[in-house]
Formats: sequence, structure tokens, C-alpha cells
Amino acid sequence: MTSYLLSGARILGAEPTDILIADGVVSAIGTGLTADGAEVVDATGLIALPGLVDLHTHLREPGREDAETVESGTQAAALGGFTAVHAMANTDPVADTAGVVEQVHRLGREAGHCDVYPVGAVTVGLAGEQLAELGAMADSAARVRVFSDDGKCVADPVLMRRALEYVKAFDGVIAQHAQEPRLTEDAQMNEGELSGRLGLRGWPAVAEEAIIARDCLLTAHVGSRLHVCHVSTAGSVEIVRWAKSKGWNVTAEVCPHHLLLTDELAATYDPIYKVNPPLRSAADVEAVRAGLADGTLDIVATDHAPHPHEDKDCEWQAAAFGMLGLETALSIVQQTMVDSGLIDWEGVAERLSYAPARIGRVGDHGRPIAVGEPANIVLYDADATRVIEAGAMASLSRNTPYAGRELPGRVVATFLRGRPTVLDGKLA
Ligand SMILES: NC(=O)N[C@@H](CC(=O)O)C(=O)O
Ligand SMILES: [Zn+2]
Ligand SMILES: [Zn+2]
Repeated sequence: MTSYLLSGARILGAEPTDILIADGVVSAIGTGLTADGAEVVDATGLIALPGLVDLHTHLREPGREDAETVESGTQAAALGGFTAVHAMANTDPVADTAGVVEQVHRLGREAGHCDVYPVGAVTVGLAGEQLAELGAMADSAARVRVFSDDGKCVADPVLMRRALEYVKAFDGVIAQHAQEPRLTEDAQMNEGELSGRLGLRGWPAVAEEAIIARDCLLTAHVGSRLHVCHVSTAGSVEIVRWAKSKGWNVTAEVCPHHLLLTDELAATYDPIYKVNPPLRSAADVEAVRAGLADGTLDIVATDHAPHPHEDKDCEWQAAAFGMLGLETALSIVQQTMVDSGLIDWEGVAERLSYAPARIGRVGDHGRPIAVGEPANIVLYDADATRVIEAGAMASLSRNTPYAGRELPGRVVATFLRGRPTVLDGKLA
């Protein structure tokens, strides 16, 4: 196995140093390192971060290989600096059995661009009626620890309670897509003055907040572990803050698009901005940024949601919800959180690597860059800028809301257990 000498890298933004990678691990860190036969990667001026971990990715395989495959989605992940992704269960067939999660896991290994951890469905077929075989998925070769009906809310409080109770046996977590279904029937965008003006049915903040509050109380009641997907409102941040102050085992994520974009974009009627939960107000954006900065929101997760052209190139009401995220996440976090002074690179490592790996219970990932640790490392050029081109993405879909925008930063290299998956900004 080739050894790599990353010369002059700034680990978490600190002073330049060399990092030697051999046999899949970090074998030395220090200045002036030399190593016979090692391939030298000039990392002058580059920031070294631990490999990013996404707790919320839609890879679409099996069933919607026209939108994304495990191969294409994990290529996008590697190019975005990710060494592990959790693949959501809303595939066709749904990942609600040991057989399907093992298939997704195996496809991830075969592709080899990053580790794929399947998320198991909470209910059979995501239908919200009957618990799926959570234990069998946990015991399978895929070792599932995160369960979610994402795309749909586990709305029945009795089912949610049972799921929370069940996963305690294997230290699992329920990741809830918090959306009260009756309050969001045919909802199209954030409910507010603008939705009225545009004539689009509103998705009120309370539909998200009511479920989060209920689930925090439920998880406290049964002593289990809850993770809240894609928090998008100021009120949700307040509720999670309250639950944490009680010492309850609740974690939460925010998506890059909710850190940057607002509901004003719906006025374009361009469905590229249609997403679930919807883009919210500027005050909500400010609140989720503050919540991420102070640790109320634990992590950034992409909710990478590829959709083919025909499902997005139609009128707003008919279009699918969702946007791409893997290849732009780090840039959006840099722009909204680092360049604005809210967090530093250590904070980025916590929120995009250490914490998501802890929540997902994937011990090989989310480790500090230190001697003896698995060499899962990203080299990132924070001084670069790039104009986003939808057609240049590895994802099979093109639904990025950032096309034509100039974003800061560029992933130069990604290493997975010492093997480059990306070099010079291209797939290795
Ligand atoms: N986020 C979205 O708008 N869409 C997701 C589902 C989801 O995350 O709820 C999808 O699967 O397309
Ligand atoms: Zn969701
Ligand atoms: Zn999702």
C-alpha cells in the first residue's frame, strides 16, 4: 500500500506540519518529516480536517437509479470531503429489512469511495403502521444503529414510543423527520406573508415544532435516544435547547441550505428551491446559525436529495422536494459559519465529523488526526473560490440550488483509511 506524505498541512487550521500516512493509519506528525517511497502531496496552505461524516444522505439505490446510485452518490460524497455517509431508507424497496440494508452496505463497499452506513426504516414500507424489523437490521452485517422514516414523519405517538423503546437494546437512535402531517397537507413552502402572496399552501413552523416537542418528551419518558433531522425554525432550536437543558438524550442537525437560503427564493417559482422542510425566514436562518454555533444543534447533515430533471423541471406544485448537498456542504458551512466568525475549523471538525460519527455510532470515523488513528483525512483549500456548475457534479442529478453562485473553498484531497479517493480535486 502506497504511503503518503502530506507536507505543510494545517491540522484544523493550526500551524503547518507534515502528516505521514502508512498502512491506512496516521504514522507520524511533525515538521520536516521524510519517508522513503512515500508519495508527497503538497499541502501548503491547505487545512487538514478529519474525514467528514454525513448522517443524512439519499443515495436512491435501490429503485431510483435514474436519480442517483450508490456509485455516483458516494463519488459526490468523496468529492465533498466525506469518508462516511448514512444512506436514508426511503428507497424502493424501502430499507426495512436486513436484506435491503445488507445490499446497500455491500454496494457501498464495492464502490469504495466512502463507507456507506444504511439507515433502517422505522416502519414497514415507511407506512407508519407497523414497526419494521429493527433488531434484525441491527444484527445484520450492516450493523444498523440509525433508524428513520425520513421523507415521512413517524406521526403515531404510540409507534414512536415503541421504536424509541426498542432501539435501546442495541444503543440505536431514532432520527425523526418532524412534520405533523395534518398541519402540512399539500404544503408547498414556509407559511408566512409570502406564501399568501404567492398563492402557495403554507408549511407552518408549528408543524415541525409540535413533533419535536412531543418526541423530546417521549424520549425522556422512555429513556431513549432521539435525533432530530433537518431543524429549520427558530422555535425548533428553542425546543431542542430546552430538552438538552433537562439532560435528555436529544441531538439535532441542520442542513447547509437552511444555514444560507431563505423563503424569499420561492418568489422565483423555481422548484430548485423546493425542499422539505421548506426554506424559512431570515430570522430562522439566524437562529439555526446561532444554534449550531452554541452547540444546541449538534451537527450539519446534508440531506443530499437528488431528483432527476423531469421531477424538478415542472411547475412548483408538481415538483419533488429536495436539493443536492454533498459536493457543496463544506463550502456553505465555511461561508455561513467560519467566514462569519461563528465557529473555527475545530468547530467544523466537531460538527461535520466527530459528532455525526458519535451519533451514528461509527467508531472508525470522526477520529482526530493523530498518530495511530485511521487515516480518514480531507485537505481543504479555504482560500480558493469556485463557481458552481450543476453539470460538473458527480451526482447523477443536477438539482443544486447553488448553480452559478461563487462559493468559497475547494476539497483538494480525501483519504479513506490511507487510500486517496480524491486527489487534485478529482476522483483518484
Ligand atoms: N428533503 C427533501 O426535500 N426530500 C427528501 C426527503 C426528506 O429528507 O424529507 C427526499 O428524499 O427527496
Ligand atoms: Zn426529511
Ligand atoms: Zn432526507
